Amino acid sequence: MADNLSEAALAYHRQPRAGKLEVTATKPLGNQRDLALAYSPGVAAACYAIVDDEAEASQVTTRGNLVGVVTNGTAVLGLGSIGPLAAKPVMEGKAVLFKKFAGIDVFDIEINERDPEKLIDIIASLEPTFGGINLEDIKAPECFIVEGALREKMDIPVFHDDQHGTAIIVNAAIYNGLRLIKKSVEDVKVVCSGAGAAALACLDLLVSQGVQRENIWVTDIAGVVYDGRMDEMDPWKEKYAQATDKRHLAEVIEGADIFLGLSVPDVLKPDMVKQMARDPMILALANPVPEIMPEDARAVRSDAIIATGRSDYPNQVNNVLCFPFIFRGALDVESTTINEEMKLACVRAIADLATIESSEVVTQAYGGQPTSFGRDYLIPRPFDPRLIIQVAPAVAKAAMDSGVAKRPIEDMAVYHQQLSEFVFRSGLVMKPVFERAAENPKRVFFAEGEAERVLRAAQVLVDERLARPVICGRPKVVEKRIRKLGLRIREGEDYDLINPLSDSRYSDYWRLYHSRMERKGISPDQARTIVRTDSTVIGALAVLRGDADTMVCGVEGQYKAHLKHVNDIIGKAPEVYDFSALSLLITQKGTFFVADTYVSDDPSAEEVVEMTAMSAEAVKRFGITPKIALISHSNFGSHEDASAQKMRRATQLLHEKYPELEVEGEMHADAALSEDIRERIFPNSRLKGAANLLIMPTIDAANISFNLLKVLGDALPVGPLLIGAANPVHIATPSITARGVVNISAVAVVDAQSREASAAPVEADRG
Ligand SMILES: NC(=O)C1=CN([C@@H]2O[C@H](COP(=O)(O)OP(=O)(O)OC[C@H]3O[C@@H](n4cnc5c(N)ncnc54)[C@H](OP(=O)(O)O)[C@@H]3O)[C@@H](O)[C@H]2O)C=CC1
Ligand SMILES: CC(=O)C(=O)O
Ligand SMILES: [Mg+2]
Repeated sequence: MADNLSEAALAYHRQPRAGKLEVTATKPLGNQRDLALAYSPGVAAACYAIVDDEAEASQVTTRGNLVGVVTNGTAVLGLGSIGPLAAKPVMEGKAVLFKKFAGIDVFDIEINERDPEKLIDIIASLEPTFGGINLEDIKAPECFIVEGALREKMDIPVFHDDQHGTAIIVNAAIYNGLRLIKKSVEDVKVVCSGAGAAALACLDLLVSQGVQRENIWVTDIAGVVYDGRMDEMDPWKEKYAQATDKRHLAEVIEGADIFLGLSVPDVLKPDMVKQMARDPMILALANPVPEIMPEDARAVRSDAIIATGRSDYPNQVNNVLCFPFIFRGALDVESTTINEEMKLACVRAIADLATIESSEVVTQAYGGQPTSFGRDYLIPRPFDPRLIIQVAPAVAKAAMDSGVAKRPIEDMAVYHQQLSEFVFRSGLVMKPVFERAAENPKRVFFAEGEAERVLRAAQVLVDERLARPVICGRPKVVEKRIRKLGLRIREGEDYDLINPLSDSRYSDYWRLYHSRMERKGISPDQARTIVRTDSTVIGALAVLRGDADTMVCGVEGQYKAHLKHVNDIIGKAPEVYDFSALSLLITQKGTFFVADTYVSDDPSAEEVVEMTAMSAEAVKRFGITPKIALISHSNFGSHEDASAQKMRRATQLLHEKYPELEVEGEMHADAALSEDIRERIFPNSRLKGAANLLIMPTIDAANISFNLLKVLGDALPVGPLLIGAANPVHIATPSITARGVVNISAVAVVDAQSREASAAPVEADRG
């Protein structure tokens, strides 16, 4: 490991506090009553519920989502038998991965015990604590004895990650690799370095997938595993003994199609790689230093497909791709075990995922390098958010079909949705919007159609049938980027293209633009130039003419520059005084809308009223009942300055004009969000519970609080949504992600649907 990486890793573990984990409470414990519920005397009710019915344990405790990561430290990564205490950073690491990738809680348990029988007793006695046991870094052959006995004894999944997690991901990689190089699994010769936990489990699963046992050659610390060998033998490696007089890896490697390394660094030499068959697959998986470094293998064989267990090379074949998701599926059906059917379902789901194009999140996490199925992208990357969505349901279904699920999932579509929500927290709030959009998809014009985020979003919109993208961009550039990103959308079939440099409608467009702008100092020549060069202008004209139903722009450029074009061409809806921008924040504590984050610097009381009423309508489109607070530095009349009076008067006007709205003000932000705080000061509030629509007195207040909440609350933003335009258009901001573009586009589609009747297109030849 490079010294600077070692130093960085130590600093990471030491600061700002020791280790990588903490336990957090999921319920409030703020007062005497909470204490009485959480602990004595109330907790007795939860205890008795379990006494009456043990199944209640997964309902009243964390057990159903709690996995024990258990080790005795005898085979820690490739570091060897460094003992249970030194193994703790790895186990805490596994815990973090379980949580991050699958939302599973973990207690890491490091046990100072090497005797398999004693280890079995200790681990078996932990059954009341856990919903599942992940055995980790226990050396062979003891691990086979320990896992076998625990699977018999325990009524919860017991899974030795180094065996089966590794076997699953290795099998997925080999399956995809053979597909690429067109070799048949029955014919391949496999040479394996290592005859331990990981290696033997991988080989067993490969045999069950069609690799011929006589085509497998195993080597370990004592050389080739052969019939009659006495040194370092055990019944598990005995299965792979060959009748041969060859004794060393160098003697058996010739003609190998696959090298599988699950042993120690540097055992595979370049001279050995030279002797392998055409398109050799080299899986050098020892951690952290592989059996051969990829550059050394590549130097002698340019046709090699190379994988390691590391994250700093392509093709990371590591059990992190498996264990979070196989446990997610198993826990969610309360499976009593993890059986062969579940493992094979996992192999297939992981392998198939690599053949679908990668998501933006994955590309971002891996330095912006796009990944599409091929020699350097055999299997998905660990940060691929689709892993949980695809793998966990496949595992859960296999558990149900094979009869080991105690609590089968009733509605797979709902389960799928829950997993999506875990990944994209926007899912919950966006769900009704997506459903409505899919009922009647509309044509969404994308002004920045060449942007990668827009193209990725277009793929999702097409896949989920939410919209028909109208992409503004140069055809060759758009086509090239679609190919580079590995997307599947096709012009004409899935999306329409408007080429700003050459479109048969150009003359109609610039004339229409000129007709809108001739009294604002724009000459015909200027109109021609602007319509050729400004894609937001083209989009606004397309929406006006009915060539698109709605537009999303602003992925690049300044908000107000886009807004100016929207105002010039589309204009405000009848009787609307001004535009406003409504931003949505999805936080761990709920969904909050904030206005006006981008348009009016200091709206008057009348403008605040208008903005509030229109924002309330927009909130309803999410299936959410607006609960509105007018925010101020003044709390129910505590200040008399102009800003306080403005918000007070706006509240009064809202009560008069919109008595049906649940709105109250002017108040502090904490009073808006907490009924307790509000009640103490103003018990007769028309607003009950927490507000979800926060109307701010100025753009500064709105924009600053929105961005503070976004970062401090680790919140997911959606929007901003443009309120008050005559036709449905929305202006994003440059920080938007591809997922954000999908979200704002779905809102735009629903917006277009609801305005369909009133949005009469202007005649094309007007002007
Ligand atoms: N990428 C991934 O996802 C994973 C990678 N691994 C890696 O695989 C390796 C083995 O892990 P695991 O199976 O759990 O550990 P084990 O201790 O169970 O197995 C280690 C194996 O390596 C063999 N070995 C030791 N020295 C040599 C040598 N010089 N030449 C050939 N073989 C040798 C041992 O031989 P003997 O049997 O004679 O003692 C043993 O068979 C580690 O480097 C680990 O990091 C493991 C799990 C997952
Ligand atoms: C990845 C892993 O589990 C190991 O190397 O042991
Ligand atoms: Mg391990």
